[in-house]
Amino acid sequence: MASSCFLRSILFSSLPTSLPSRSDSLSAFFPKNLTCSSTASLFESLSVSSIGSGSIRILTDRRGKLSAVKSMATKTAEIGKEEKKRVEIFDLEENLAIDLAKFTADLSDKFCKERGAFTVVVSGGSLIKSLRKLVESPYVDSIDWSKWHFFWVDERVVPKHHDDSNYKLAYDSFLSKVPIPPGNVYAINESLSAEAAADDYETCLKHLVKTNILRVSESTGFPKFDLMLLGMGPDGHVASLFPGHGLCNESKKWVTSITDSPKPPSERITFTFPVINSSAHIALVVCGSGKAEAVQAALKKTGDVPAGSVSAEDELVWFLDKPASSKL
Ligand SMILES: O=C(O)[C@H](O)[C@@H](O)[C@H](O)[C@H](O)COP(=O)(O)O
Repeated sequence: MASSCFLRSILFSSLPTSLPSRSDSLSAFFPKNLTCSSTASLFESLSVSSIGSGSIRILTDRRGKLSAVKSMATKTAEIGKEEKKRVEIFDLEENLAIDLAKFTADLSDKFCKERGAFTVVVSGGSLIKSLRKLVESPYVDSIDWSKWHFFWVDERVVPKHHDDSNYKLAYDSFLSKVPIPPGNVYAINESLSAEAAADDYETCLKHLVKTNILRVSESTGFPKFDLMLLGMGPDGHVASLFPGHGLCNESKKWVTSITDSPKPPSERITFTFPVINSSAHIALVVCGSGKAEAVQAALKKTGDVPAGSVSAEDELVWFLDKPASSKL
């Protein structure tokens, strides 16, 4: 049985000149193993291996936007494949957005060529604004949008035209600007209850597995999305998995519902941790000093926040701006 979700196409349808100085808190976090590298002499970066098996790089753009995009090739080549987690800290959110676009476009190229499809999941919130460079030149023209399949890691159960809708948020500033086929955009069926909408979305995903659009993780048996682009709340929640909530422990369902979300609106559906953590690649994008404590809790394990449980099968990258990283 094809799900209503699957069948329903979407109808709407500072110019720093020197190496960044380490703050006291950063010194404490990165004690000795700093390696300086100048990538194409356009970026100056500090590469630090200190978070578990992952690494941190602090990137400072010296010549503006173009320089930042050019230097990405070198940067990507420097990253060992065995490193599944890394943290990148950007002086400016603008540079973060540039880097995130290049990161996403590279993965799009890889998966479109390798498997003829690219399965991308987004959250709501400020993440969508950080994707703005993808809908600009050169990516808007170079990406093979026809092979994209677009999903939400969580959605509020409200009409699509409602201001609270994650679909509307993504549509207004992203989907309406790129030619992803409307049939490849998987919105929830918001006419159902939260529980039924979650079941409907899971059925939709199972159908996409059968048709080989969505892969399955060999190690977990859960769907393996090519890329998840996630935000994090100030309390450390990801998707609609909130601190201390029982849904964080869901181990069987792919998609589940919540009717008591601490962040309004209360009724939502959300991917579960087994699905999130079976992703090939995850970008966790966090900006602002209001999230510094949750970033610290997740990365330095000074507290128990859902974001600290995020992992990926191939690569997890934390994209942080400086204020968000200020407690590391
Ligand atoms: O529907 C939602 O509420 C979002 O998907 C949610 O998980 C969001 O990603 C975080 O709350 C971060 O949002 P901000 O970046 O706006 O803080």
